[in-house]
Amino acid sequence: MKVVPVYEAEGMVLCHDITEIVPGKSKGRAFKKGHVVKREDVPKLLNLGKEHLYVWEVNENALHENDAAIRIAQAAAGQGITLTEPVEGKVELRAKMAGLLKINTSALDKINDIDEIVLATIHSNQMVGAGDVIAGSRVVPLVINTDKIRNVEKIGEAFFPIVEIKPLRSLKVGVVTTGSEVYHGRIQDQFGPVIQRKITELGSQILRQIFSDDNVTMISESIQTLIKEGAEMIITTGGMSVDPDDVTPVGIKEAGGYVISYGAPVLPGSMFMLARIGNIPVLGLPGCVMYHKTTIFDLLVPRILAGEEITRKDITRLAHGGFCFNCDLCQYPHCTFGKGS
Ligand SMILES: Nc1nc2c(c(=O)[nH]1)N[C@H]1C(S)=C(S)[C@@H](COP(=O)(O)OP(=O)(O)OC[C@H]3O[C@@H](n4cnc5c(N)ncnc54)[C@H](O)[C@@H]3O)O[C@H]1N2
Ligand code: MOO
Repeated sequence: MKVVPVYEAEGMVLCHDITEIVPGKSKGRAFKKGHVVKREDVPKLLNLGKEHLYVWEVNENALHENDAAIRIAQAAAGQGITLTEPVEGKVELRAKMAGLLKINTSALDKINDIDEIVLATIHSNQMVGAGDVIAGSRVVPLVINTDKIRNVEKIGEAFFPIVEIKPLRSLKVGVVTTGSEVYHGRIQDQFGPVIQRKITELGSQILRQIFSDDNVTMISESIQTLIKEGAEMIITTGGMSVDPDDVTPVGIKEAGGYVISYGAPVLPGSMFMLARIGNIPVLGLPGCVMYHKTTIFDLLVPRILAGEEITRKDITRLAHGGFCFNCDLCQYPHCTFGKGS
């Protein structure tokens, strides 16, 4: 901080608010702390009796908070992100399009380990819509040492992108609905409509739904038929738990499924199976996915559609935050479900 004559203050940053009082009329802030003095401000400052000002000098070693916030946001933002103008030192990162939000959390951690740097985000691995605010950047002081911002930029380059929106692929999804009660028409299928709605909402399409008895060969042949017909993802419904008639996991294996995980530390969704036949993901969905509003389906299917190769570790990491509150009015994704990994 230093004192400068007002005539020499252009481009410098005010250290404090400057108040204007018009007797009997008004009292208020004429210039705000942090304001960058412009040439046209000089007459007004003189009228307020300010021939000298306390300023921070912005030079190559010191950056104003607004410029610093912009540079942090630019260093972090990858595809699908747009930046707002800085307001009171804060820049917001917004989604330009709908898609899956990905945050490199270890790089985010490194950025925030730099003293006086703030880059705060919402949780990774959730769907966001166009215009959603997903992160904000700022620095703590009004003027910051430029080296700190350069260090942020180095981390940004090394781990780019820190924050991005991944578009979802549109896949043809084949559905095998198992269960003798549905196959023999004793009850009406209620799983198909749930899958239809959720898959359509994510921008993919149902190729065909085949109904199968609780029979390993019939399940396996139904999966293979759908693959021959061009299915790019297979979903089986029901028959995933412990009854003697729950043979869907065996049917998936019989069809050539390489099992990545049977079981997931997610409730609802613990009896989930993820397998692969060649490049085709095969998802064994337990009955809870039909019943509960939000389940493992909502945590993993967007990631699969975004092209991620989900590993067993990705699934076991869901444990922390994998227990749903089961609220009367579901607020997902605005809750803790799926937010631990
Ligand atoms: N003793 C245990 N019981 C249960 C366990 C367990 O580990 N031990 N796991 C529970 C979990 S978790 C789930 S989820 C459920 C359901 O698992 P399944 O995938 O095996 O579901 P199903 O047995 O096939 O069906 C359960 C229920 O849902 C009805 N259903 C199934 N498909 C349809 C459909 N397409 N349309 C309409 N209704 C359908 C079915 O008729 C049954 O009523 O198991 C827990 N139990
Ligand atoms: O697979 Mo059940 O999945 O947890 O309610």
